[in-house]
Amino acid sequence: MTRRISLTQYLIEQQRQHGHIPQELRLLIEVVARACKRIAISVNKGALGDVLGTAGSENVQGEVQKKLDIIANEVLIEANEWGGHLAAMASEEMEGIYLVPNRFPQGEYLLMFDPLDGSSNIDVNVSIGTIFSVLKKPEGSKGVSEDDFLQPGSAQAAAGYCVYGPQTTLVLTVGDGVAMFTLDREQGSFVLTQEDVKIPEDTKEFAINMSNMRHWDAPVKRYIDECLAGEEGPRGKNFNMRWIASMVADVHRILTRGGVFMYPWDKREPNKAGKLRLMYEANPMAFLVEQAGGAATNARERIMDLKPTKLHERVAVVLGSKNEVERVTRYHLEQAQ
Ligand SMILES: O=P(O)(O)OC[C@H]1O[C@](O)(COP(=O)(O)O)[C@@H](O)[C@@H]1O
Ligand SMILES: [Mg+2]
Ligand SMILES: [Mg+2]
Repeated sequence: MTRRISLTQYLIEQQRQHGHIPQELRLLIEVVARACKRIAISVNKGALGDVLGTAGSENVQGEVQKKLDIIANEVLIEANEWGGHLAAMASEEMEGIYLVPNRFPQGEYLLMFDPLDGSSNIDVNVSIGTIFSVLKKPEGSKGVSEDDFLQPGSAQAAAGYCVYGPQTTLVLTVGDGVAMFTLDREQGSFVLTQEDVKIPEDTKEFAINMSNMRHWDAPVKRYIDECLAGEEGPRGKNFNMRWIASMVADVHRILTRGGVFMYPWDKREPNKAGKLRLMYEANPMAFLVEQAGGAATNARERIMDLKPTKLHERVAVVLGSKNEVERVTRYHLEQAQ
């Protein structure tokens, strides 16, 4: 049975007993968790809080911003800027990096986030979330620049997400496995509800937006065709399909019961590597998935080995149950030969 300890207690254990995290990182994660609680309150108010609908603006990627995209971004910035643990932040919703103002103490860490993931699901009351990733500022670098953020995912000090669904659940890794914390609304605290999360190596469930099928590359089509062929096909088993269109919710399902998630490159916009963002979505999710025994590639290479070239870089994503991710990746590599 999982020990019912709070996020704070869990992090203190990680700091004291296992020596995995310095105090600064522990405090930073606690601030992010507090911000997620505030975002959860706004999400739960819905129409009563006037938080639904569009804000009438666009972000740097030309996507229409929802009111909650902006609220969640502001909550994360306000909560984190005065804590003293950070040097700068970067967000899917902001064009450049956000330097911690001089009037606040300066820290060593860099925080990246997708403040509100699954924006298209806000107004229809389907699970959405916040994704975050923590890097250490490179040693010796004076001030902070965008270049300091361009570190591979393997350099992440911590990563996680909070899913706002029927329950509000925070999922975290500091490089020592994956732990899940459920928000106890009466107590106002996140309580450990699962430790040592593991993704089964095999699965019979895939997640992909099937409406893009005609635009897929041949290896993706081959993989999905084989799944759809079921017991009579080469895989010899029937597959189920799920697509929530909130990456947090799809990844949460995979961490809970296995599966493979794919947002591959496709022919709609051939010059874009994919739809999802490397720094705010793919890297933190890849860190979590690998820490749970799964795998994450861009269909050819390990996501966490990729060296980012820009803040808002996009990437193809295949992640989840190890054997399925390896299969999809192998199909792509065979095609390249
Ligand atoms: O609508 P599509 O093309 O299926 O895309 C769904 C994907 O887009 C995303 O919503 C992108 O996230 P944002 O809402 O943060 O832009 C992912 O969470 C999800 O996996
Ligand atoms: Mg997103
Ligand atoms: Mg978003």
